[in-house]
Amino acid sequence: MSFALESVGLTHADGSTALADIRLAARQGESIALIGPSGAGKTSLLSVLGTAWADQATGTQQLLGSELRALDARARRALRARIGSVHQAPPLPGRQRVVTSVLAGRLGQWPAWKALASLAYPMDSAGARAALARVELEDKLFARCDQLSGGQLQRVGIARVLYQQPALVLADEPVSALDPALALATVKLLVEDAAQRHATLVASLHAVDLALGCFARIVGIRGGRIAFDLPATQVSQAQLQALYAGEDLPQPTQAPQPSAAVPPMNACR
Ligand SMILES: Nc1ncnc2c1ncn2[C@@H]1O[C@H](COP(=O)(O)OP(=O)(O)OP(=O)(O)O)[C@@H](O)[C@H]1O
Repeated sequence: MSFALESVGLTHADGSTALADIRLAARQGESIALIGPSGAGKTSLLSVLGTAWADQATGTQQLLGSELRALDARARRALRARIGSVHQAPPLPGRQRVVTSVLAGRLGQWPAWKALASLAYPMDSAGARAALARVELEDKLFARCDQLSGGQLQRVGIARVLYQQPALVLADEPVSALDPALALATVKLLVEDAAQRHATLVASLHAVDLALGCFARIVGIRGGRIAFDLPATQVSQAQLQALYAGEDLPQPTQAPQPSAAVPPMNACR
């Protein structure tokens, strides 16, 4: 088992409920897409899986073999080093070199002396270059982060998690700043990398066609609750309409299909 959430709820300090009664489990090596309208709770769920709300969330959270609440601070840090996050807008310091940002993926795995030394002088430029090559950014190895476009920054964040090689990858809208072709190639890269390493991948996506085309399992979230949890092949148009009720269904990222409502199931394969 990679993770298991049981009766998980999350209420913020202002009293708003982000998650309620979440029951979700994944085997190690599964790839799951989270879909749902804006404000549904996708980021909150990814944050809970990333241990961000360890003390505020209710219910039980088993992550990579540990009951989160039973872990002391040191054990939580060790657990976090095995979890990799890809952010919609990666929090990379503007003055930092891309190489340093990518190598930061392993800071939690390295001894303190190596992590500190790497901040001053990159300890594994070749490794960072190889990870950047996978997102076609190897020429940006020594660029400063504030010299990159939003889409390039997003791909640096992905290179960082590819370099980290965590057991659990949590990707929050990882391709929102990329053009359709690059978005498809990048989601495919994340899915294939996770499959090859037998890592678990959970990605939130606004692009329903990418979710259905690239992920075997789809979890629909609405109002902080799981609306459905199904193999991609079983998600119906009616379920998608209900999930996004009151909103326009996200438009396909591919060229329009003859019946554009449900995208091709093999977009990624
Ligand atoms: N730090 C916070 N304080 C108070 N409320 C919050 C906080 N973070 C999220 N929320 C609320 O929790 C709910 C779920 O937000 P969340 O960001 O998880 O949704 P989402 O599905 O990721 O949305 P989007 O697709 O727009 O990114 C929303 O109603 C949001 O306003």
